[in-house]
Order: sequence, then structure tokens, then C-alpha cells
Amino acid sequence: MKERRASQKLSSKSIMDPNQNVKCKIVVVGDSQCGKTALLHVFAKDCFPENYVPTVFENYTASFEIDTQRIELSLWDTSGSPYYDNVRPLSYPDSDAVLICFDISRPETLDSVLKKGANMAKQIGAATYIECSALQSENSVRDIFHVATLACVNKTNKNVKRNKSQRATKRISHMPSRPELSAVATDLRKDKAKSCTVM
Ligand SMILES: Nc1nc2c(ncn2[C@@H]2O[C@H](COP(=O)(O)OP(=O)(O)OP(=O)(O)O)[C@@H](O)[C@H]2O)c(=O)[nH]1
Repeated sequence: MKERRASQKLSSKSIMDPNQNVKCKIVVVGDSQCGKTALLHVFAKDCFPENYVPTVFENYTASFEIDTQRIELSLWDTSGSPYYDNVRPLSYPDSDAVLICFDISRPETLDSVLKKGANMAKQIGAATYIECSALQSENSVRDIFHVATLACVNKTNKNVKRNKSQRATKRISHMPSRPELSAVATDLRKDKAKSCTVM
């Protein structure tokens, strides 16, 4: 595993002790072949994986700097296969953020998110909805982890008060509905857009 040292500095209202090592655990879930591994590879290893290899469990590390604080990210890739439905939850304990992903060019993968993920996102106070393409835009991938890291840091900062349910309802309303996605999926396939993330 290779550690990525992001040069970009992030801004945060969080109050952090620069002497303290801040660690965040981010778990990535979503249907099989929706692009979870590619997302993590592009972010943590700076390259788009050439071949599709089904994941069982995989871990990556990376880091971000927020203000002068270095944040160590522990990134957990999971399998989207129903075969691993019983073991996937083993990665959830102690996670600071969960990225719930689907493939924007395959509306059926959004169904799973709507079935399981959206309710879960509301319950846990999801932060936002973001689209990205691991194939085409490393910046869009970086944005995902930028936001995820800030969400982790703010979550652990007791000085930041928020109304979880209001935030979730407001922010995830940007997520496309199933009919909207079906309508645009053909064009998206042509453009090779891929992953979306609800967090
Ligand atoms: N066009 C396009 N293809 C992508 C993108 N991201 C991933 N893929 C392709 O989608 C397929 C599945 O990608 P993975 O990242 O392995 O999917 P996964 O969600 O980790 O799959 P599981 O391990 O089965 O859960 C691979 O063939 C990737 O090359 C993307 O942003 N654009």
C-alpha cells in the first residue's frame, strides 16, 4: 500500500491540536462494479486500475492536511457482492464516514442506494451528495475525500454543533431520482461517467 501525501491544504472551522495525530476511518460501500476500488485507487495510489478485480476487503492509507493539522485517512474498500452481505458490516465499527456509492450509468445501482442507503444516510446524518469520475477526473475524486475528511474532522470536533436530520434532508435532496437517472443514463454511458457518492 502506498501512502498519498496530498499537497492541498484544506480549510476547516474545527479546533484541532497540531500535536495530536488525527486519524479518520472512511468506509466505501455500494453495489458490485460501481467503481469503489477505482475511486480509492485513484485517490490513494494515483492511478486508475487497469483491470477489474472483485474486492473482498482491502485497505488503503492516505493523508490530508487541514490547516496545519495532518489527518491520516484509513480507507476501507468493501465488496459489493451480495455473497459478502454478512461480512461487509465487519468494516463498519469505528468508521468516521461512509461513502455510499452507485454507478451513475447503471440506474439499478441507485436502486440499492435508495433501498438501503438513503434511509441509512438520513439516520446517520449524511453530509452531502457528490458525483465524480475516477476515470476522467482525479480532481473530482480528490473533492470526494476533501469533503469526507472535513466531515470526519467536524464530526469529531465537539465544538461543532449541527442538526443531523436537517442537514441530511437538505443536502441529499440533490441526489437524482431514479426516473431522472434512467433518462440520462444512456448519455452518461457515452461520456464514461461513473461513480457517485452519497456520504
Ligand atoms: N468509465 C468508467 N469506468 C469506471 C470508473 N470507475 C470504475 N470503472 C470501471 O468499473 C468497473 C468496476 O470498478 P471497481 O472499482 O472495481 O468496482 P467496485 O465497486 O470496487 O466492484 P466490487 O469489487 O465488485 O465491489 C471496472 O471495470 C472499472 O474499470 C469510472 O469512473 N469511469
